[in-house]
Amino acid sequence: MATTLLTNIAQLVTVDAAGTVMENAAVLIAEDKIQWVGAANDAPAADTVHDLKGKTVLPGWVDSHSHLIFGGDRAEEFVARMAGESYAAGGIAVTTSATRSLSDEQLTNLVTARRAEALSMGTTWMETKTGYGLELMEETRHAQLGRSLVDTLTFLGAHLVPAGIDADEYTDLVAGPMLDAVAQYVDFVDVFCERGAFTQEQTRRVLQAAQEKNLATKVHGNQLGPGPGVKLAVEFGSHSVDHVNYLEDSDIQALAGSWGTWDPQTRTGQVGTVATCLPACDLSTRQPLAPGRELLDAGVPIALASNCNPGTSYTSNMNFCVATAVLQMNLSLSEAIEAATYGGALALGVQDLVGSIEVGKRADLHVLDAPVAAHLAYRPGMNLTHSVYRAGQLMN
Ligand SMILES: N=CN[C@@H](CCC(=O)O)C(=O)O
Ligand SMILES: [Zn+2]
Repeated sequence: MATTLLTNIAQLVTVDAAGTVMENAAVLIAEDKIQWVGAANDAPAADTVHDLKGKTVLPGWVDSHSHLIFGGDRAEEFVARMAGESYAAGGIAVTTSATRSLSDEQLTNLVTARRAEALSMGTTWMETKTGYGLELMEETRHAQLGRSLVDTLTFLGAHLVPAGIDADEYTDLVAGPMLDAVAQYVDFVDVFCERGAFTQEQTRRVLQAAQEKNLATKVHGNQLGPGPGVKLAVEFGSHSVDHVNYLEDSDIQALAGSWGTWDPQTRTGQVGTVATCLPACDLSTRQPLAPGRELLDAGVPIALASNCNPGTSYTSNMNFCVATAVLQMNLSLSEAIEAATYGGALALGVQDLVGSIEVGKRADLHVLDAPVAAHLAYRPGMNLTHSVYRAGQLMN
């Protein structure tokens, strides 16, 4: 078995359950897995040695929320927003028309380039969603094409009710024939439960249909105002509810309750619903930042994700999301790193495979050109990513 040793790591942030941070550390990779973690002085021999000369190593980012399958951009809408317009779900239709006009090859090339861009900035596991097709053939095309381009794929036929169709009729299409057509390609089913998108009852119908097919679920909820999204996600045992900008105490309690038997010290027990915060989106839509601090204080595991999409968050830079969470959401650096790695993995149900640097996990490693991880927030906006290993392979 081919082995590679990464050594002379000034700071190794493992994101294991104990939050172990080591100085002068080394990591041994065997094929695609982590085989050994410890002090550089005790490191075993390896076929290849990479001397990191005092850099920092973190787990690769797990970006658990993005919408990469799109054509065109919405710079004009963004500029209007910066001049005072508010964000509304209707903008999704602009992207839907731009996307429908692209060939399979054009769309594949765009998604591939976006995935590569994220990888170059440390994202080793990435989720993306359909949701700019909004009719049966087009949603199916996006699901087919997206399947091999990302790590986790989510069906978001319930993103917007297209013009000219009755909302209930469209919901039936999503929960019926559309879901039947995409089910074989996707890992999750998601619904945008919001004013201007899908109501509580319509959301429930789609989640119910997903559950009947044994598909895991997610909800876009409480983004533009208080609403039923969080409680529905908890009720249906969704892996995550995403955005969570407008929460009432009862929403936070419902989320905390879903983690009642989970022990964060050992990471055992039943997983509940992760609250996924999307700080780049909150800045770009001028919404209040999601209350990540309050959620953590209430015992709710959170994820940080990019929400890369052309409407509300045209960035896949997780370093930026982590820096914003520290600077603006009052998370500590280690809380923010955990949310962007292990938290994202929990939100996608892949926490046994990725999200921390532990023996047996996939060797997904993010090397920072910095002596300590604190530089992520201390030097915001700087290009700190030195190199990225995905499944044991050096990617750049
Ligand atoms: N909120 C709903 N969906 C996307 C935005 C989609 C768009 O505006 O194109 C989001 O997660 O922010
Ligand atoms: Zn989204």
